[in-house]
Amino acid sequence: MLSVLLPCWWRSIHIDELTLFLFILGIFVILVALLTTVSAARKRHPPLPPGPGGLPLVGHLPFLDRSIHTYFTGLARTYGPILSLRLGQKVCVVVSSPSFAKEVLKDNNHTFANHDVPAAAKAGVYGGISMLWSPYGPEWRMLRKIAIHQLIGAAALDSTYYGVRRREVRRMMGHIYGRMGSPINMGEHLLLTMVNVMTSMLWSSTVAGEAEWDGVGAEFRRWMTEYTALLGTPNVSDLFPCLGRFDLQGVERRMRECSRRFDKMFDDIIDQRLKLKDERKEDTKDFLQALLEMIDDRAAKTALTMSHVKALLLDMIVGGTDTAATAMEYAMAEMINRPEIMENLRRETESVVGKDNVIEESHLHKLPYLLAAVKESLRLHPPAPLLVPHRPSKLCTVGGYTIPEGSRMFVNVWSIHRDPSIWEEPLQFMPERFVDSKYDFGGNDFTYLPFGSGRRICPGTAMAERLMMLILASLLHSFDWKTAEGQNLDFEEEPGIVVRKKRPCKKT
Ligand code: HEM
Repeated sequence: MLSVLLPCWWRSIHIDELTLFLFILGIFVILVALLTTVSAARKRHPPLPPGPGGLPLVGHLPFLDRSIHTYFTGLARTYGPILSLRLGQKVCVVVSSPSFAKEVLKDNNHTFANHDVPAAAKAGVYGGISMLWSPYGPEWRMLRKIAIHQLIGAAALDSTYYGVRRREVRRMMGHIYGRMGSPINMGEHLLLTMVNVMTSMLWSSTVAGEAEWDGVGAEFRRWMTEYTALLGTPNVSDLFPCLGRFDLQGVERRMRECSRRFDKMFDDIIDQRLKLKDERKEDTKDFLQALLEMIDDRAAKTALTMSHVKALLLDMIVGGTDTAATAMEYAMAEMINRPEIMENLRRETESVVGKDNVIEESHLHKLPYLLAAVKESLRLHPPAPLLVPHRPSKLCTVGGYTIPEGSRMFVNVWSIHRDPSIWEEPLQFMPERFVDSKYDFGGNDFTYLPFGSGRRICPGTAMAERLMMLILASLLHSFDWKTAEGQNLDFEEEPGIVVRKKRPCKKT
């Protein structure tokens, strides 16, 4: 019967019907097994998120724009709020909606608790052990706990370093006062003030005394700018790990040189401190002193080493100065472009502080409109628009798509902050939207995340809020501001790990 159904060439081969039946059954079983395996594999591993194709070998790399966060925002319009693209050998995933941001930073918090460490960061002298780049684990927890308890947490800020902040902000005001009527570069003043506040809190001295404001400070700023620029440089070594050892762009070499300068500076400061150790008076306490005592104190049970100490100093300088200075420069530019908002802010500070008095930290909680303006500016201009990219520690799924282990996860906060389905007139600077609002800097609402969310949320939010409020309130209270050219300021961005204003604010 079966042989009737077969072609005649087959029938000419003499095989009995049972063998033929078994043969066909065998093939059928193999096919079913294959199909089941493939569909099970599909079920186990759903596809990657949708995204633009790419060229062999280089993927989407040749099409990428320098301003990555705006480019990703454009791609999301085509491919949706979760998309993937291959850059060289690296799979990158971009999420740009609150619900996917929540899936990454909250629901899969543990899997995404590591940052994706660029080759430039590994090349720096403390690359592997700084808080920013350490993998999630006991060492990272120790560094974060020490920084928050001793330096940048709200309690540490309340109880210490108040005089330092006050002194450095007044110094900046005095310097601006001396230049009244002539244009000043606002960004430089803000950055140097942040650096001076930070270094005073860290090791009780500033990088620039009054006479050296433009000299030493400028050099230190150059190192810092170079350091962060190298961290943000797209690097062949990251995208083609197989080429990593050749350091084709020289990024790692330049990073080693740059971080050696910091290392030498830290060594000098620590040597000096150790020499003075016996002579030091009890009340001269700063972060460095607290760290050195922890190394000495065997009972403290911390595994803190001298390299950790230097890595923490660098974390605080790199994480805490450029970001806050950039945020304030944008806030000032937005306010100057909107004289009616500037006037409301000035009136608020005057009503709380009085015309001839000086702003103190105790006034800050009575300035809700200024806080709303700071929040609004951070909405429009988050200094880290893609956060610091995270890296899943294992294969996982987000939004029903596979996210491979070791891929680079970008959370496009810039795009979420400008989404018209979330924010009314999203491109307008309107502090009112934050007055009496539910939004804070805690990363609990995934529509507003300037400091990130979850385990790796910025540990410096309390310090950033306090200093930005203090500095901006002082600037608004003491001076009338307008642009040097009498025109509106532009907001063009200079891409990098911290997105700065391309053209500095020059104001009179
Ligand atoms: C306006 C000011 C600031 C903004 C917008 C900002 C933003 C951020 C963001 C988005 C992250 C990454 C979060 C993530 O990966 O999900 C971060 C991490 C970090 N920030 Fe800030 N930051 C600011 C100020 C500061 C200050 C003042 C300090 C310290 C003095 C600081 C120290 C750090 C450190 C050490 C990390 C790494 C934390 C970790 O990996 O565990 N930041 N910041």
